[in-house]
Amino acid sequence: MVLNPVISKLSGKLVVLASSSPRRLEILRNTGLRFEVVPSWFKETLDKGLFKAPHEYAVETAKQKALEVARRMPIKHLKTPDMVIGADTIVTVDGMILEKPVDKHDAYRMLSSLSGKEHSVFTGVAIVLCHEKDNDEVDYQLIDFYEETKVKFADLSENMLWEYINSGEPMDKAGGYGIQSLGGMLVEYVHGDFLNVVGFPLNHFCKQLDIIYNHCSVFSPETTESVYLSGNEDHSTSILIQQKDSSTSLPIPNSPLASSLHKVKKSRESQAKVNSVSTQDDRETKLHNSENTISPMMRSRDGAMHNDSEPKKRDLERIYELMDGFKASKALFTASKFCVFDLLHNKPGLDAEQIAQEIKASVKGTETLLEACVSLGLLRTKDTTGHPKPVFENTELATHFLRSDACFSLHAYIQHCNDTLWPLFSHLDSAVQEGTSQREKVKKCKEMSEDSFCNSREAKLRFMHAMHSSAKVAATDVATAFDISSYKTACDVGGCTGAIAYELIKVYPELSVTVLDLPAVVEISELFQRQHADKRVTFKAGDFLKDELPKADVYILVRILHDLTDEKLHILLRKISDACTPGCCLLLSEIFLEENRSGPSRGLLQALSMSEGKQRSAVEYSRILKDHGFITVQVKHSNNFLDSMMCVKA
Ligand SMILES: C[S@@+](CC[C@H](N)C(=O)[O-])C[C@H]1O[C@@H](n2cnc3c(N)ncnc32)[C@H](O)[C@@H]1O
Repeated sequence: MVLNPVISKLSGKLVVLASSSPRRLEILRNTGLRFEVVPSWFKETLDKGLFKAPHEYAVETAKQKALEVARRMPIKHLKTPDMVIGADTIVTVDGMILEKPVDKHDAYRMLSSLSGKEHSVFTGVAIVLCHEKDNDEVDYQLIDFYEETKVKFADLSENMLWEYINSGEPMDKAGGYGIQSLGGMLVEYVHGDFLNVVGFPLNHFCKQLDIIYNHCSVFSPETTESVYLSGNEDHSTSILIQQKDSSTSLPIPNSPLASSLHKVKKSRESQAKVNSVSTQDDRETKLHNSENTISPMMRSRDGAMHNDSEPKKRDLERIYELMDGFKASKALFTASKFCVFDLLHNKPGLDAEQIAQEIKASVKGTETLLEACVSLGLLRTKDTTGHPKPVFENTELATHFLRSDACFSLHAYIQHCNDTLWPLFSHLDSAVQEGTSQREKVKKCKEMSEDSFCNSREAKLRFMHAMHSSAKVAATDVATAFDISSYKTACDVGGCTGAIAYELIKVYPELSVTVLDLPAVVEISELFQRQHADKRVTFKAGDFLKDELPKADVYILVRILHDLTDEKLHILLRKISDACTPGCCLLLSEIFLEENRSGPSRGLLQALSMSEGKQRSAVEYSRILKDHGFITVQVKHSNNFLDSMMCVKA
């Protein structure tokens, strides 16, 4: 079985899907692969005439999409992914490439050209592996391939064609149909990988991962200077390698890579030779000449070729990024506060004036905000022929995380950032001077300006919404970080709305969880339970520093310890330790700092607004827990919202 060993190799790595297609997302999610979705900003405007074969166009587009995200993330998201996956699906018939229809007439043109005929569906896939070097440079390695599936359509009557077009399904799909839904009715047969027609050749992708992680030792920054791979006519992969120390190539037995070893030998000799190899092959010439192509050279974080004599541009850009960080945050907060993402979800394709009217704001201000959101990848302008002004719609990012009713909505947490953290950060200079939290100062200002703001029930509810939304996003990672299936009872200490508890019982059906929190929180938590209502989760009101803890086999502490003073932390751990019998488990989730406290900045920036506690590394937590009789069994860095540690009572 190829899949599982490969998927487990990717656990703990930051895998990014550079595609906004919900179908690709679902195909990959079904494999159990954990990944982030960062839609590419690459505009699909390559000149199709430049490509000898249609699949080359799909592969090149996939490559550009993946590279754009791989380069953008270290700068815009301040994190370097381990792997970026790009894909592009096209349909070809009678020598024509069909992408997504722009309107109903375009859909009609496409679908009638497919009627009664066999056509090919090509998906080009690019996998970019990113290796962060000590000196902040990022080294990229690229693998690409494509898959072809033949599909035959039945003869389609005009009636049927228009009925299908009017269903709206064709509009965001290559070739104007979706085989997995209504469009399946148009299809007589499929020869080849069905998922390839849906949008992602999963089987080929897994085989490629298997080659990378299980058979190909060249994919390691330690052994290679750089690897360059590209698709061959036979859907296989060709490889150009620059090795660091060795002059011998690495044959990969029984793999399609072996077929192109001559290229390895040519390219191994020197970087200059790599370029000369590329000039011997039209397609590779195109790739190497392309501005966006990765050649076996070092690129810096901004994607520019590294040149030691030019450090200033790179440094300046980084400084500008940092200076603009707060502007980007505030643009997100404001758009979120005005519910722009909800509005555009319900009414996609409004122009700035219409949006301004809906959110009751000025046209000028709204327009400026919308444009800023487009530049940040939160919104995009929609291509509408005939509309005099640009119209806006949500990107996938906004659809998945910014709508207030999305399953993984961060809307409430973003409001918490705006209403609670932002004012604290505006007092950061005093906080640094005085070495104390500015919470009381901020509270007083708010009390004076907004009577209701500090109304305790309202404020608590807002805080709980914020915790709930961010916990839901992290819950799967926390619940699946380790296998705790052998335990039957758990206590989520400071478990707030029960978001983690409900995820735990989903993953471990035999488990029952008691959520312990302060009485005021438990009282309100009912509001959050309606959607779940499961007897396996119960709530208990109490103070974890004073009251007896509920008996359990597993104690869970998610985002609790970092907020406590040393004294309170030891009181709580002592109570948990006393409640535990040998073999009981403690599951701790926090942002773990690196041991030298140089990152991650998410943890260190959070510390700037913390009142009593402190951020720690996994080793520090491990030492503290050891003093309370717990042995650390495993630590998992999730690259996500929270890291986790599993300890067992000795
Ligand atoms: C930062 S929130 C974390 C909530 C939840 N664990 C999560 O990650 O979503 C801290 C939680 O601990 C609860 N808490 C704080 N002090 C407490 C105490 N002394 N006894 C019980 N719960 C407490 C708060 O009410 C809040 O729900």
